[in-house]
Amino acid sequence: MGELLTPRETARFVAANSRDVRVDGAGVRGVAELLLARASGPELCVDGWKTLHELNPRAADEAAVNWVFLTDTLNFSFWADDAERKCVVGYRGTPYSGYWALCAAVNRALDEGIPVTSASYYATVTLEQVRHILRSDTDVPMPMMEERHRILNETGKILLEKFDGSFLNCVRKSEKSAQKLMNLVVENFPSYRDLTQFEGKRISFYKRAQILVADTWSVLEGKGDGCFKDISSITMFADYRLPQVLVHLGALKYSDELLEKLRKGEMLSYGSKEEVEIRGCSVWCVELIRDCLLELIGKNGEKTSGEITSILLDYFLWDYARDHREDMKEIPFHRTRCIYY
Ligand SMILES: Nc1nc2c(c(CN[C@H]3C=C[C@H](O)[C@@H]3O)cn2[C@@H]2O[C@H](COP(=O)(O)O)[C@@H](O)[C@H]2O)c(=O)[nH]1
Repeated sequence: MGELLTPRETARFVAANSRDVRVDGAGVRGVAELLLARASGPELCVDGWKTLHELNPRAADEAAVNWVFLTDTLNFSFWADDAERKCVVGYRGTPYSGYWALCAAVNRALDEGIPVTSASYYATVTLEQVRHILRSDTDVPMPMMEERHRILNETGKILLEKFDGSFLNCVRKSEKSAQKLMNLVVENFPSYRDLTQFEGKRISFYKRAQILVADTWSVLEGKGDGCFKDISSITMFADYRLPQVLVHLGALKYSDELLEKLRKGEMLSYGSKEEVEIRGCSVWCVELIRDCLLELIGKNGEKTSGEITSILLDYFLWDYARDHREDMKEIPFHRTRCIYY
């Protein structure tokens, strides 16, 4: 079966061998032009992670790093079986759904004096306690509650055994290499092992490991322990929102058969050919958008607030998807129930 492809190599290989999904060159250029107008704005710079998102920690200390580790350990599968009935968490007067419902629930627990971001707590937290911490204001619970409980216990125990209970110790072992940190995470924490096979090759997406590296870089503001020299090697994170927005923006195209399946709400299993093609082509699409944007910036002599990376393009497109939920409702997102994204 050969060596395991990195996420970037995976994306290139899947895009070159995909049947039901393809990257559209004209659409890629259109998205790059959309982003060019914002190249020097707050969205395309590391500060945006805090200034644009009120639930993210303001601090850049060890507690903030452990907040990131806890949320990214649970950062998966928020989509509701019935879109009309979903989990909602109200926090400080604002209702949150999806990924933000998780962040709101974590902050609510901390306000209630529950040390939910401490490994010594979640290593032995019970299922009932997790249900309470992640409780919804509606009668629809956050999906995969049992899996979240199992993963919390597993991850907390490993963090205590191998990193003295703090993810900052794992970060420091990476010696400021994003790739080394990503690999440390997947080697030590089983729930982060987002890898499968495609056309005879062993491929990796590592979506939660990559977003964990990115969010660690962001919460540390790209400084000190978070000053990763190779941060630009991290790709876009292959979730279920980015493909939807890339199709909406015309940079990604689905075959009629696949679109029909998704419209009917058919589930795609993790690691299936169609699901891998959607994830792999999306990652490759953002790599090409970044290349095109950098070319446009070079030509226009546009000012930027820092290096334009796939991480920043991903954050922008993810936020864009949240802000344009209504405009995107004709474009189905793919439904895969798993713990990896
Ligand atoms: N590609 C990518 N996927 C991301 C994120 C985020 C949030 N992260 C940062 C962004 C802003 C904050 O600063 C966070 O730090 C969550 N997700 C994924 O989306 C899905 C949830 O979607 P919805 O059901 O609509 O909430 C689920 O698979 C979740 O894993 C991201 O940024 N990029």
